[in-house]
Amino acid sequence: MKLGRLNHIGVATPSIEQSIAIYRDLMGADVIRAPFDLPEQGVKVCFIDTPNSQIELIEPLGPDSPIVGFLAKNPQGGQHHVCFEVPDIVAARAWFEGKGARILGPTRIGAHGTPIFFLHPKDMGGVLTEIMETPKDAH
Ligand SMILES: C[C@@H](C(=O)O)C(=O)SCCNC(=O)CCNC(=O)[C@H](O)C(C)(C)COP(=O)(O)OP(=O)(O)OC[C@H]1O[C@@H](n2cnc3c(N)ncnc32)[C@H](O)[C@@H]1OP(=O)(O)O
Ligand SMILES: [Co+2]
Repeated sequence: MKLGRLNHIGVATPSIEQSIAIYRDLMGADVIRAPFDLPEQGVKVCFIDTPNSQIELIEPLGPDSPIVGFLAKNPQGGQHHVCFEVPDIVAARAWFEGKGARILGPTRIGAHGTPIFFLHPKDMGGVLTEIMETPKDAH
């Protein structure tokens, strides 16, 4: 497999509204998508477009959210994951399984409407890594 495009950087936050204010007022972000709930992933999501990628703000959606533990350790929030695109999610999953990398849970539909899965940070030099199938109409 070949390393693909960086789709987004996930940033966990206790408050999407507060984080939007930072990116808008301090960083000059002008394309801030409307926040939406993603119950399948247990998070509320807001995309902020940059010229070459996106910041994905994620806020817990309920007490069982996968980011509750991270926010307990980092109450202010922080950089949570990076996400790379692949052309074929089934082939990518088989590739990582073949390499012995730990995959966290089943393949699910992510915030861009395409299938995603996560690689354990302990197999990625400490970086939680999301693998995402490229949307059909992208790029
Ligand atoms: C919307 C969607 C999309 O883009 O489409 C998304 O991105 S949803 C994004 C949210 N969804 C996910 O993150 C799903 C996948 N994540 C998970 O399964 C979990 O969050 C884990 C990564 C397994 C962590 O789980 P949990 O916090 O309960 O476990 P834990 O505290 O025991 O952590 C186990 C070890 O991993 C480390 N660890 C935990 N979270 C980490 C992170 N974000 N980056 C790097 N390391 C991390 C901890 O410090 C700990 O290391 P030590 O043992 O050394 O102390
Ligand atoms: Co993500």
